[in-house]
Amino acid sequence: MWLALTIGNSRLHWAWFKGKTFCGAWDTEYLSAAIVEQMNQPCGRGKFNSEILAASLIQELDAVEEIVGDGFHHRDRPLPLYLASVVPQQTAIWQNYHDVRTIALDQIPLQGLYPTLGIDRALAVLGAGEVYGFPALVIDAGTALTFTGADAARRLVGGAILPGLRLQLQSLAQGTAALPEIELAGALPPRWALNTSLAIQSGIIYTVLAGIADFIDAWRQEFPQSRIVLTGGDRTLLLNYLQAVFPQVAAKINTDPHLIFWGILNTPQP
Ligand SMILES: Nc1ncnc2c1ncn2[C@@H]1O[C@H](COP(=O)(O)OP(=O)(O)O)[C@@H](O)[C@H]1O
Ligand SMILES: CC(C)(COP(=O)(O)O)[C@@H](O)C(=O)NCCC(=O)O
Ligand SMILES: [K+]
Repeated sequence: MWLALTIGNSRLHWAWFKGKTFCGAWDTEYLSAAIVEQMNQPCGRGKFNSEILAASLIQELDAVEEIVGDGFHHRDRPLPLYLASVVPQQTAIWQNYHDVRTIALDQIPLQGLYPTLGIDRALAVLGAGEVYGFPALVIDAGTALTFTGADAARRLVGGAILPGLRLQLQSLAQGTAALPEIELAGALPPRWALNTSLAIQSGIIYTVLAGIADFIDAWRQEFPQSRIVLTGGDRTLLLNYLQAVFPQVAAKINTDPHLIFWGILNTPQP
């Protein structure tokens, strides 16, 4: 039994496996160094429940119940934790976990990776290629919105990075005097908005959708048979918008929340 932890710029993404079998996944907020230290102690279900679960740090109780019969331990040994992080401060906290195995770019079986490429992007495009086939284009709608493509020879073709949906909303609110921080409701706004909230929504949604459609179009000109996989916390919201505005584009896209975990499964370690 082992755990995978991927650390994004907004939160933690967890999965647990028995051998090669995926058993479940959940997201949590960042955890403190004190909690990590607590995970090193075999503590028994009661203590774990009261101090960690009851603090609502871990949201998928069903999955976690089975893992934590004896804390984050299995037969007196801490569960191996495969870590992929793009947040150095959080990486540092998790180095104190007793059996942490940090995944680095040189362990990713893809060609042409550049040294500062995010490990999440490398793992996601590896996972997409392994599950759906190469060539593959990953669109990760996370804190940042990223495009990452690899060809049939498993070589990184390249990609692009822009602010994710929430970050675009936050930056407008933080960088202006009059714009409020709003949330996207899920309903498509009118293109020509007549109030501030809808104008922000229109601007962000229609430009992001047009940008995604254009990147997909450009990718498909080079790789007509390529799979395109959408992942990240905003994947469902974005797919719904895409279906409404660019239905032919949306029809070509798969969504999968677990691409990074499929990538971890296909690195040499587990
Ligand atoms: N509980 C949540 N916390 C943070 N972001 C969330 C949450 N639920 C949905 N989201 C959406 O998910 C996006 C972040 O995606 P995610 O893939 O979780 O980020 P990362 O992997 O970069 O930490 C945000 O833009 C936000 O709109
Ligand atoms: C682009 C990212 C910030 C995306 O992070 P996320 O949205 O998953 O939190 C991350 O992959 C990163 O820090 N990349 C390093 C630069 C690069 O990939 O070129
Ligand atoms: K991401």
